[in-house]
Amino acid sequence: MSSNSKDTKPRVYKVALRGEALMDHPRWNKGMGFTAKEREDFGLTGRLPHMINTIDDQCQRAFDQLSMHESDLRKNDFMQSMRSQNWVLYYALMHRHLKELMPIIYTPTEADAIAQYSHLFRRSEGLYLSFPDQENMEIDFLEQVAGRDIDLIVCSDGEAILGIGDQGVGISTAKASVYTIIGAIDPSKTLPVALDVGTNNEDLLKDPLYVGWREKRVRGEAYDKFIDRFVQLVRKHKPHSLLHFEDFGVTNAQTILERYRDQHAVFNDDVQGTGAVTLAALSAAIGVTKSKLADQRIIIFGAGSAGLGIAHQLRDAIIAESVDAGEEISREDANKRFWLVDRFGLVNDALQNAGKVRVGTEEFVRAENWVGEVHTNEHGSVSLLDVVKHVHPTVLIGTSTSPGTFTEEVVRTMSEHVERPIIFPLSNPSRLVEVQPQKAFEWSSGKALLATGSPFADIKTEKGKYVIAECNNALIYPGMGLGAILSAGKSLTDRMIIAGAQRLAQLAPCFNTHDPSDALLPDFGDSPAVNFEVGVAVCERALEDGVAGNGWEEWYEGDKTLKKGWKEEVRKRAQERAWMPVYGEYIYDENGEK
Ligand SMILES: NC(=O)c1ccc[n+]([C@@H]2O[C@H](COP(=O)([O-])OP(=O)(O)OC[C@H]3O[C@@H](n4cnc5c(N)ncnc54)[C@H](O)[C@@H]3O)[C@@H](O)[C@H]2O)c1
Ligand SMILES: O=C(O)C[C@H](O)C(=O)O
Ligand SMILES: [Mg+2]
Repeated sequence: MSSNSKDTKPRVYKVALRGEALMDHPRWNKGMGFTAKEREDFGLTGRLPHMINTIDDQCQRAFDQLSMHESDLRKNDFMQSMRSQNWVLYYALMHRHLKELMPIIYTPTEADAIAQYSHLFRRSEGLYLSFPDQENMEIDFLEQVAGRDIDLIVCSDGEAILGIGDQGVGISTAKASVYTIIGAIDPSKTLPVALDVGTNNEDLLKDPLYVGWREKRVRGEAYDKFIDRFVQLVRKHKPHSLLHFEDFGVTNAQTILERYRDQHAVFNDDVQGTGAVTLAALSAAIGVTKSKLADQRIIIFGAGSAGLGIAHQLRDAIIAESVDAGEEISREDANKRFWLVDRFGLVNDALQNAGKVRVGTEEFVRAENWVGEVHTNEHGSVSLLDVVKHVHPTVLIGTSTSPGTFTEEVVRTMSEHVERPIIFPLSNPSRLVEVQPQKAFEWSSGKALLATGSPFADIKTEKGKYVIAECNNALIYPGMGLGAILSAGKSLTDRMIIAGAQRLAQLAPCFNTHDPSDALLPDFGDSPAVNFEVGVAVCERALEDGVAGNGWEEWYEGDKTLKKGWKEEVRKRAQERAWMPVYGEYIYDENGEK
């Protein structure tokens, strides 16, 4: 697998900052890593102890300091603080301890850090756009982006953070830094944005230290106009950037995606990223069961942003697979492979008549009620267990935020009817998982094929171990972003997303060996190299489909045919673009960068 991690040549920068201003800027700061010449040229000699450290020395010192903190939340806080002081050191440390530190800076610890955001707050990062200050939005936006080359904007309105609900301001910085850690996107070209439209979280509203706008969430037209103002600014000033939406409430997530997807390159991670990574894991799992996507009976438990995103992605893949096989399945028929179960039970016509079916789920409403044969749940409608009993699903996916809902009876019943039950409890953080993987393994007598949303330890088995794949959108979205940026197209199309998911699946250990004890997805430790490949695949598809933008025209002969060597060119551009955490060489220049 080609990796982007070999290119570690130091770059030369002309820098206009001196002294404290240089050391205070996380992009430029090198701490004890400034060379003797830089110390002289930039007025740093008296500001630093005598020794000069290598980045390895600095990583060692930082890691030792990190290890002194006992709780994961304190470690997260330490890492956050390091990121606001020295980017190269932060990312170099992440590269060296990727697997160990991802759960610290990202899921599951990030959930606690976001819940505590106002209390852990020290220094702002990125852009904060608040509803009451919207008249100033363009000025605030330009203050941060004018003259900057921005590839990627990650925004959130904080309404549905992971599985922990409305948290006001907070997630976009962690999500943006994962683009750099895994996708090698230059952090100076990313912008995290908190869109503060208030919060309905009573605890936050009552908290005297809450840092966001202390009002109830703005809804309806006023909300739409605020979001539109922001999106139009992005389109006007950064037309070639990718705009990533994270953790919006389910209705807004779908609406915003549909509204803007033909106008700008937009990406909703919870919908599309989750759909793509789940498709990849499922493709590997059905390699073990030696079946086709179209043969599956799929229950999705929790029909919100993630659940619906998965349903759409898998449905589209079923149709695409059938077209390739020359036996086209209609959209209506493909929808019949799915049973959605939400808070009120099976999404069926009885629920629809009672007005309890969410917009976006209509296509999947089932006619069957199995009246008389079923136990109803506490809402008087068909429960998950009864759907399992009647449908005999091959696949059970959890995106419900409701822990423990894949009970022993659910797993055992599912296992009675299929040889290899495919069970993906994807809710984050770990404490919200629908079933502990160890339990699902036991209750299925070791037959279940498992993937979870947060990291879980391997399961010890008689033969060795069973590896639990981490099916988290972070395993694919950095590559999706890289591919979209590389292709410079006006949109990130469904076909580009499917190409990325297919490449991810091909890189899963289990996809090639068909050995069920191998993981259904690549290891997070390999995610930088894996996402490089995903990025290449996404960009290749954009070129093949003629939707790539600026800079690719010269690679077409006539209208459609690509010139020889185009694939090598995609890889070359991806490699050249990769940002690596190594210090550059600085030359003082009063007209240089700041
Ligand atoms: N693994 C990943 O990559 C990934 C990606 C996105 C989301 N997620 C996780 O998935 C979960 C859902 O996220 P989301 O953004 O879709 O949230 P969401 O709020 O949009 O959706 C949750 C859905 O679950 C339903 N629900 C709640 N309690 C239920 C219950 N007891 N039974 C059945 N349904 C119930 C809700 O009505 C809602 O429709 C979160 O825990 C999130 O962290 C994981
Ligand atoms: O952020 C994550 O860990 C994955 C996902 O986007 C989620 O909302 O849970
Ligand atoms: Mg999310």
